[in-house]
Amino acid sequence: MNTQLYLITPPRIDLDIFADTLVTALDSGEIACVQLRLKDVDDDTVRRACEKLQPLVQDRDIAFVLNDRPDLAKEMGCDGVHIGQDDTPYKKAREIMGKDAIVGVTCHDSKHLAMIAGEQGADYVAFGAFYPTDTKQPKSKAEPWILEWWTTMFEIPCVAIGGITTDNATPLIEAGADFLAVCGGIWNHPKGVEHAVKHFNKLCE
Ligand SMILES: Cc1ncc(COP(=O)(O)OP(=O)(O)O)c(N)n1
Ligand SMILES: Cc1nc(C(=O)O)sc1CCOP(=O)(O)O
Ligand SMILES: [Mg+2]
Repeated sequence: MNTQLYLITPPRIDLDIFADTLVTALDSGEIACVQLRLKDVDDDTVRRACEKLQPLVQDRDIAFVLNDRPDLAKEMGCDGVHIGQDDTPYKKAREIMGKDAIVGVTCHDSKHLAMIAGEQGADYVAFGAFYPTDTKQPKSKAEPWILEWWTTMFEIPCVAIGGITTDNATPLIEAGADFLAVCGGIWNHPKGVEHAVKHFNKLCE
């Protein structure tokens, strides 16, 4: 399977404007997953964003994953949740989401964390940050070899994240990333989101 594109929303959005931008991205090429990642907003803001964005994504047969909050992900009918090492523990998140939902886990640059997540039943493990990013202050710096190591050893998909752009994605694709999780590299692409999606798709061919 080729590397697939996993979109991460900006941490703050104007919902109506972003919904249009998201549709443009979704209709520009192949996208496997969209993660709603809003930061420092209240629960109703997350609910409203789910109500508006989730149908746009799911109607196109693309997975809609919520960051951080298995409780809200379950309530809103999301396809999955992404949890970090300081979020709801995996076991609890799985209990809330049920066995068929996607539960992805941040593993930073750690083989150990990834093996634990894999053993626990994570649907994917995420490594990062591969490159400098303005989206957040990453806790770790990952190198492409960890993707190569993971894919050689395990069947569970791995996600590469952190500062990924059309200019720097190739080493991660070559190292075997199953997914590239991208925020700024899509929404802030100088030539626009349509060009960005098409270019990422081309790199992943
Ligand atoms: C696909 C993916 N990978 C990693 C993260 C980071 O999660 P976390 O470490 O919990 O940090 P925040 O995103 O919550 O700031 C992610 N969201 N998605
Ligand atoms: C949300 C997130 N998690 C990271 C990690 O290293 O775990 S890096 C990151 C930011 C992703 O946004 P961008 O594509 O703009 O860098
Ligand atoms: Mg988190």
